[in-house]
Amino acid sequence: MTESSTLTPAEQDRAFRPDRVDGVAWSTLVEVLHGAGIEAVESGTAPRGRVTGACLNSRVVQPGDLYVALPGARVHGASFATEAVAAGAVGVLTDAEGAALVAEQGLADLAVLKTGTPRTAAGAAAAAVYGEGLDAGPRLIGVTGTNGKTTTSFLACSLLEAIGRRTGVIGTILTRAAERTVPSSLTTPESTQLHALMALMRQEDVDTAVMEVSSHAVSFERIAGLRYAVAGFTNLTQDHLDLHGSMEEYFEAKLGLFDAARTGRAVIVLDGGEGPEWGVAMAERSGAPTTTLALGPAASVPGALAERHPDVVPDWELTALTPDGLGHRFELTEAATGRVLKASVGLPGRFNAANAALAALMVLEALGEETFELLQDVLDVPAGAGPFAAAVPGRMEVVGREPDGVVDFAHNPDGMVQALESLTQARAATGRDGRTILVFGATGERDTTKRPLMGRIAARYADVVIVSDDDPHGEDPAGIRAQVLEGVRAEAAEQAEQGRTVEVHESAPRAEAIRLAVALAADEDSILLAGRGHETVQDVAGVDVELDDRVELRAALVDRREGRLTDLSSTAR
Ligand SMILES: CC(=O)N[C@H]1[C@@H](OP(=O)(O)OP(=O)(O)OC[C@H]2O[C@@H](n3ccc(=O)[nH]c3=O)[C@H](O)[C@@H]2O)O[C@H](CO)[C@@H](O)[C@@H]1O[C@H](C)C(=O)N[C@@H](C)C(=O)N[C@H](CCC(=O)O)C(=O)O
Ligand SMILES: Nc1ncnc2c1ncn2[C@@H]1O[C@H](COP(=O)(O)OP(=O)(O)OP(=O)(O)O)[C@@H](O)[C@H]1O
Repeated sequence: MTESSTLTPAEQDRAFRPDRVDGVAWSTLVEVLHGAGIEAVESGTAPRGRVTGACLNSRVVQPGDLYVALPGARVHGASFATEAVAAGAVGVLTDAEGAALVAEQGLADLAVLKTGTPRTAAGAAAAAVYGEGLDAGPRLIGVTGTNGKTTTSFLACSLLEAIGRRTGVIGTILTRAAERTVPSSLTTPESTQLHALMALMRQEDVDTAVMEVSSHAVSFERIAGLRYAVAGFTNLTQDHLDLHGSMEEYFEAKLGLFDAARTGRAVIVLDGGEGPEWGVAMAERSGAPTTTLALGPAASVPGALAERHPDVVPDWELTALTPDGLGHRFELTEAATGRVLKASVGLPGRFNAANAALAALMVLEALGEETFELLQDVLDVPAGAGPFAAAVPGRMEVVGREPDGVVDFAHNPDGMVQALESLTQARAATGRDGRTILVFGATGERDTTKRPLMGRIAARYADVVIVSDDDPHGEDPAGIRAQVLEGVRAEAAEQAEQGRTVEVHESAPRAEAIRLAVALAADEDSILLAGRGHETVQDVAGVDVELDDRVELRAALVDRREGRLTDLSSTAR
């Protein structure tokens, strides 16, 4: 899920590219592919001009482009060769089926490169068109894992900037080359766009870039032709099984990032997610030199690593995890040397200490030992200060205090548990006896089995549950709420039997639900708005409705302070 961009796909693709591309001659492109061991058979007439761009969507072709025509789930890209040529494509890179489709369109003169590995070839070709080869820079740090990619990459970027680096970032929320920002459309863009971005980063003098690497990106070879200085792994929990089929295949896809040919080093969290199984396996199977990190108290199953894998000795351990404000202080201790990196993170949730620890180690590994003291200097500060105090848009983003108001992207059962528990922990740490007030809803036209499940979690971990809307898409919002409420009410009834009262409301539209949450809150309470994070547009029956949880919450908190929030319970049903 990404913030909707106002740019058309063509404008977006253009925005990824540098201002000027020298490009390559067709013959050089062919040589580069052969040099990379990619078999590519030429046909047609080589274009006279240079190839000055590359893309794999006919709708975004710019004059001078190589059009990479890939087979898809619905259609073969080569079916659009005529459109691509009309838009200015000077040649096509495709597979055998694609070459036949091009021929069928009567484009006999068109320069075609036919290969059995078009996705690998696309990366190598785009690298040649946009750049000066694999090691041209910027230095790349990649982050993969089911949860925490966006947060970890933002924290790593913030740390890099604190030590004077000029950074770039590629991910779900935004894509940035120093000061130039482009809204994201995918977590990891297509390979042709990534190589254009590398050139844009070089143009903007970025020395280190951090990017999120989704499992889709590895499976579809979007990262072909890129080389990482360091690749990091957060955790693996159930997700995306529609693409990967099983957890094992999902794991294998992520493992692809930790190949020695792809990354110089790996930093792997051993006990993130639901236990140490996947992290330990990732470290064992990683082909690159690997640094391991054990979360200990910040793991969602603390102690499980030592219990289940007593033979595994982590290189670094996260220790001394102590609450500080809404965030935490922690230490990273290196087993081999005993040296310690003290740090603090402002984002609530123990899992954010894990994200911060991974970010710190990735930066250390990417920049080298000589940066250790520098990192020590900038990280050893209270949780409200320093590079890890940085807010990550819509990720446990603290919008107000007393009552604490937090906006989070948690949109699956595990994410809800983590986010809700972290607020209870933060109150306990400061000796406050408040309640957790939750506003959430389920997305329409997506996994319906999640709805009652998330409802149950809501009533188990929150004291006041306000069921509202997320993105209903084409579904009836009231129907979605009813399914969520089924779980909430069933769990609330069970909780009541155990003597715990859960207050349940239904309120829509969401902005109204947010005002209700704030109206119900006492100073010592915490409010969590879950599910939408950084998103600013709600899709209701195909209509884009402006809605930013952070803006609504901030406004409601101001109104509360200034006595403008009257009793809103009448708006709730
Ligand atoms: C489900 C999925 O991943 N689909 C990917 C797949 O598309 P597809 O096989 O359906 O493509 P298709 O529609 O059959 O078209 C085949 C080819 O023809 C081209 N085409 C098609 C129509 C046209 O008019 N002109 C044209 O050139 C297409 O660009 C494509 O290359 O192959 C395409 C490239 O070859 C990908 O761009 C596309 O990702 C789409 C955009 C997508 O939304 N993917 C999501 C699920 C994704 O990648 N998400 C992850 C994050 C996941 C997470 O962590 O939450 C991400 O990294 O963003
Ligand atoms: N290390 C972690 N372990 C478990 N849950 C996490 C972790 N980090 C973040 N989360 C939860 O997952 C949500 C998404 O976090 P984040 O955006 O950083 O992850 P992501 O991998 O980029 O996910 P997505 O691809 O869905 O954007 C957060 O809002 C939070 O609730």
